[in-house]
Amino acid sequence: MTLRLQMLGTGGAFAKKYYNNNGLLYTDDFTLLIDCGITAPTSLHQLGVSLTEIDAILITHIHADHVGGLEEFAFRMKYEFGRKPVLYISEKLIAPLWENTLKGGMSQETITSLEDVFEVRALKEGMLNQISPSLQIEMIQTSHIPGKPSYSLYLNNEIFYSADMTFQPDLLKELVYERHCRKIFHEVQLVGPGEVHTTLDELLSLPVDIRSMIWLMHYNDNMEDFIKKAGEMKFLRQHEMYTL
Ligand SMILES: O=c1ccn([C@@H]2O[C@@H]3COP(=O)(O)O[C@H]3[C@H]2O)c(=O)[nH]1
Ligand SMILES: [Zn+2]
Ligand SMILES: [Zn+2]
Repeated sequence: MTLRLQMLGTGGAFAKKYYNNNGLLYTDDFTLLIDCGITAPTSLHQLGVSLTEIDAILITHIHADHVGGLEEFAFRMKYEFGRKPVLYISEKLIAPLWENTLKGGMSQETITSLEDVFEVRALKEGMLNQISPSLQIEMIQTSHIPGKPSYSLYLNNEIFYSADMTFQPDLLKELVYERHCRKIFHEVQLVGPGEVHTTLDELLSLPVDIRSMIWLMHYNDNMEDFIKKAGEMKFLRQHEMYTL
């Protein structure tokens, strides 16, 4: 089964040109929105994709560039379409997403929990979660903000989607050399120390066979200045459709 990926945005948290790093993952019969940041509703509007065409949303972690569009998504589904969106989320993030992010804006007499506005499906870590007949996702907890759970995705046992993470070269090597990974979508911080992200310099330290399967995402607005430096690694482009 061929997967396709179309990013609603490819920018870092504060990028303005390329929007938040959120993507539509398509199989022949299923559309999954990976993360739903502040700019996701605008980007979907620009692409002419209706909220009702999205079969489910999956959240990697709780930062506004990944969850900031959920309130609009859920309210519009409820009041415009009378439906609850399906929400795939690690069991560890269910309570924080409601208590710390959505409750303030969404709670009212008829809405008192995440389950009132989403069809919540808890994802377990380190095992295959069947999302649709031809899409399996393993949630891999990776390092991002100390003490704050954040997940990368392993799609159909062959494609790695980092979401936000610090550099974990051993994980990347294990996936490629032991787990048949053939494509990597990796976040990148183009300048400065990584701290909570992975720098371009760190990715450049990987062996060339791994670098040549990397597509860079979650970058700053000055991305064009780094195309040459990135070498074999390619930059993923907002709104383009990629066959994986
Ligand atoms: O300890 C911290 C926590 C956060 N931040 C910034 O806030 C942003 C939140 O979204 P993000 O994870 O895409 O990127 C993060 C960084 O830009 C940081 O630099 N250090
Ligand atoms: Zn982010
Ligand atoms: Zn983040």
